[in-house]
Amino acid sequence: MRNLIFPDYDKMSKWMAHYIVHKIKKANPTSDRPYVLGLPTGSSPVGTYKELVKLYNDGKVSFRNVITFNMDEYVGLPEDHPQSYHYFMWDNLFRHIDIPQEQINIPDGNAPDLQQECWNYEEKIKEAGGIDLFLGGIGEDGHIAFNEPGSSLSSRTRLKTLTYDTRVTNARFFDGDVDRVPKTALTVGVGTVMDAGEVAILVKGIKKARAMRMMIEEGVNHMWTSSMLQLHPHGMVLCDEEATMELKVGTVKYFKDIEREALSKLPEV
Ligand SMILES: N[C@@H]1[C@@H](O)[C@H](O)[C@@H](COP(=O)(O)O)O[C@@H]1O
Repeated sequence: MRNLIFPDYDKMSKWMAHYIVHKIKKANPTSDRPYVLGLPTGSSPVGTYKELVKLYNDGKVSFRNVITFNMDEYVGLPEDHPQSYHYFMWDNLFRHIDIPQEQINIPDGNAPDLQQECWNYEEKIKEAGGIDLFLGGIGEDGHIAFNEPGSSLSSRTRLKTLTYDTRVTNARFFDGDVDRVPKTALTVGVGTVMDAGEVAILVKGIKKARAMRMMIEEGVNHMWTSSMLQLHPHGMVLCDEEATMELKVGTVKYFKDIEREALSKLPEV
């Protein structure tokens, strides 16, 4: 697993966006051979999405032959609810770029048969040829997508009950009212994320420092589902300085040293 440590959030976001564009351009996607991206919501990827929009506006990239799959969605929130992940994605990314609407996939948390929706989602990913690059964030409890502690590390897309902790953490988006945070969500599984060709996790701020330690320095453990990244052949964690606060000094020095060159410049676009 790689760990790229940036001086601050803006630098991390810029690097991530350039990396994504670099990968899309390298793949030179066509309608027959599209590039497939897995995408997260939350505050961590907002900077990356802003930078992607900027790169698009600067004419550096087109998303015409890109297919996206979002990680998760709350159950029961209308799509036009400002806190639904549908709304978030359109607001932060999709309406600003040239991706055709039919190439955007987000689990439908209002589907009449939620189980069927999850099976269909997995099928759609397969039909698209699998996910090339899955972007993610982590929760304070180390969850990836909505794979809460104790989730099977080989899980697939399914309905999950959110922990009280996660609902309290996400209450900040619902006027601080935990009762308004949905109790369940549809989420890709840890196994779904691990099937991607590459996985890149964005981590920002001191609140994630403990989860960072569990993900990077401790063993693979279903109580910290993002630790599964250790078993991925192409896993990478991008973080700011604050997120490293609970890592050993030696770990931080090691990663800064081996990533010196990668950190010294932006991926070519
Ligand atoms: N389901 C999402 C996760 O995919 C996300 O990684 C996490 C962290 O959010 P933030 O980036 O706002 O800290 O929030 C939610 O729980």
